[in-house]
Amino acid sequence: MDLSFETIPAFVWVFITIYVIYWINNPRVNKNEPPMVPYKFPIIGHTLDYFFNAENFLAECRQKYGDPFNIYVLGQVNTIAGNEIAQEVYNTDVFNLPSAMQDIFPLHLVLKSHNPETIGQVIKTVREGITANLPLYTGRMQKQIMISINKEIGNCSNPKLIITTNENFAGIIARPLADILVGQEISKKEDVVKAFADFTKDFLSIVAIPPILSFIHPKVHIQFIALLLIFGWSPIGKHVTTLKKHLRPVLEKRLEDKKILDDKYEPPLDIIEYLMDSPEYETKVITDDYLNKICEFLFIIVVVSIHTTSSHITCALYEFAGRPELWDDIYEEQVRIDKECNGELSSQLINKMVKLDSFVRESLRNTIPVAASPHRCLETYTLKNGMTIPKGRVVQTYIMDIHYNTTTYGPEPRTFLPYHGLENNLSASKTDKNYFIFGSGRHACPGRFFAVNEIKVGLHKLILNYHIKTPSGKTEKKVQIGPFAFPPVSGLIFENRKK
Ligand code: HEM
Repeated sequence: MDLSFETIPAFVWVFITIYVIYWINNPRVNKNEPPMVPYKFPIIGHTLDYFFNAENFLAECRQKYGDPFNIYVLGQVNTIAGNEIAQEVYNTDVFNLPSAMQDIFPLHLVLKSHNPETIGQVIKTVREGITANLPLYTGRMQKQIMISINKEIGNCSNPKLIITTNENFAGIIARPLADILVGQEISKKEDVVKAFADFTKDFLSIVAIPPILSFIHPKVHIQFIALLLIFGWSPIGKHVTTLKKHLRPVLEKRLEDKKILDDKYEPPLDIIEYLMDSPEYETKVITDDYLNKICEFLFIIVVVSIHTTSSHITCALYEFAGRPELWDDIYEEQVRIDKECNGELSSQLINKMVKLDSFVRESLRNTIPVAASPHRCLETYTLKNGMTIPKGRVVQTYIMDIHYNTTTYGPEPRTFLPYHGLENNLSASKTDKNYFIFGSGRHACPGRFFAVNEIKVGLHKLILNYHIKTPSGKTEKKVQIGPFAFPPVSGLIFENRKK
C-alpha cells in the first residue's frame, strides 16, 4: 500500500472513529454489579473468547468469579447467569427475553406484526389452540409423521446412509404442524410443507451476517439489515407468497360456508379456524391485508416451533443410534405400546412411553448451547445476593452450568444418563431449576408438550421401523459454532427391521 501525504486524513478518521467507539462503549461497571472479567484489548474485549472458545472460557470465568459475572462482548457488557442466578432471572418480570432477542434475531424486520402484543396472542394460541387439544391431534400427528418418514427415509431393505442435516427432519416436523396450523386440506400441498420446513433456515441467513456493526451499537447492526431488506433482499418472501396463495381460497370458502350453514357449520379443528373465531382476527371478507396478518402470525409460530423441534429430534436420533446398549430396552417398550394400540397411538399411550420419554429428556439436557436465551433487564434490579443489574443490561443464560451441575447430575455430569428422568419422576417436558431447555417460570415454552409428543411419536415410529446406527458405530460429536450447538452431520444408517 502507498503511504502518501493524502492518506493521512483517512488514518486520522479511522483513529477518531475507533476512539469514539471505544469512548461510547467503554464498559462502566458499577461497584455493586457482578464482577467484570478482565480483558486485554479495548473494544474487542472477550468477543473472540466468547465466539471461538465459549465452553472453556466461561468455565474458567465461573470458577474464578462465581455466579454471576460480567463479560464484554461485541462492545456490550453481558451478565452471565448460571445455576444459582438464572432461576431468579427467569422468575422476575423485569428480565425480558423478546426485548433482548430483537438484537440478535430480528424477526420483526421481516414479519412486521412481530411485536409484544402479537407474541402474547401467539402464546395464548399455542396454549388454547394446540396444547389444550393435544389428545385430539394425536391421530393426525401420527399420520403426518408417517407420511414424512416414508417420503424422506422410505424403504431401506439395504442399509441406507441418510445425511440428516437439519433440513431432513424439519420436513418430518413441519408436516404435522402444518396440519394443525392450516388444516388438513392445505397441509397436503407439498410447497406449503416446504415453506414451513425452510422458513427458519432462510430467515437464519439474516442472523448469519457477522455483527461487526454491533461493536458500535446492536441497533446499528439491525439498521444495516433493515437497509438490505429495503433494497430488495427478501429471504423469506417466497414462503409468505406460497402460504397466501393456498390460504385465500380456503378462508373464503370457510366464510361462505359459515354464512350459508349458520348453526350447522362444523368448524374444522385447526389454528386458522381458532384465529377466525377470535375477536382480533374476526372478519367478513378476506382482504390482502388480512391474509398478510394471518400469514405473519402463522410464520411466527413456525419460527418458534419447527427448527427447535427438528434439531432436537435429529440430535435424539443420533444419541440413540450411537448407543447400542440402549437399543433393545427402548425398542421393546415401543413394540409393547405398538401392540397395545395396534399402531394407532393415543395421548395416554404416548404418556406410557416412559423409557423413551426419559431418553428424550436426557438427549434434550445434552443438546445445549454453552449460553443462550438472553434476557434484557428493563429496570435496575437488585438480585437476592445483593448484586445490582443495571437497566438495559443483557443477561445470558449459562445453560451448560445449569445442565452440567454436579449436585444434580453427579460428579461426571456430562455422562449420558438415559433413565435419570424416569428414576426421578421428571418427564421430558417438565421444567425445573436444573433443566432449562424450555426456559423456566411463567414464560416457559408453551409448546413444550406438543414438541415432546412430536419427538416421541417420531422416534417411536422410526425405532419400530428401522435399525438405526451411526457410521462410526459410536456417538457422533455435535457441531459447535460459537456458543451454539447443532446436530452432527455424519449421517445415519437406516435399515428396515424384519417384521
Ligand atoms: C424442542 C423444541 C422446543 C424448544 C427447545 C423450545 C424452547 C423454548 C424456550 C427456551 C423458550 C423461552 C422460554 C423462557 O423465556 O423461559 C421458548 C418460548 C416459546 N416457545 Fe418454545 N421450544 C420448543 C418448541 C416449541 C413449539 C413446538 C412451540 C409451538 C407450538 C413453541 C412455542 C413457543 C412460544 C410461543 C414461546 C414464547 C413464550 C413466551 O415468551 O412467554 N415452542 N421455547
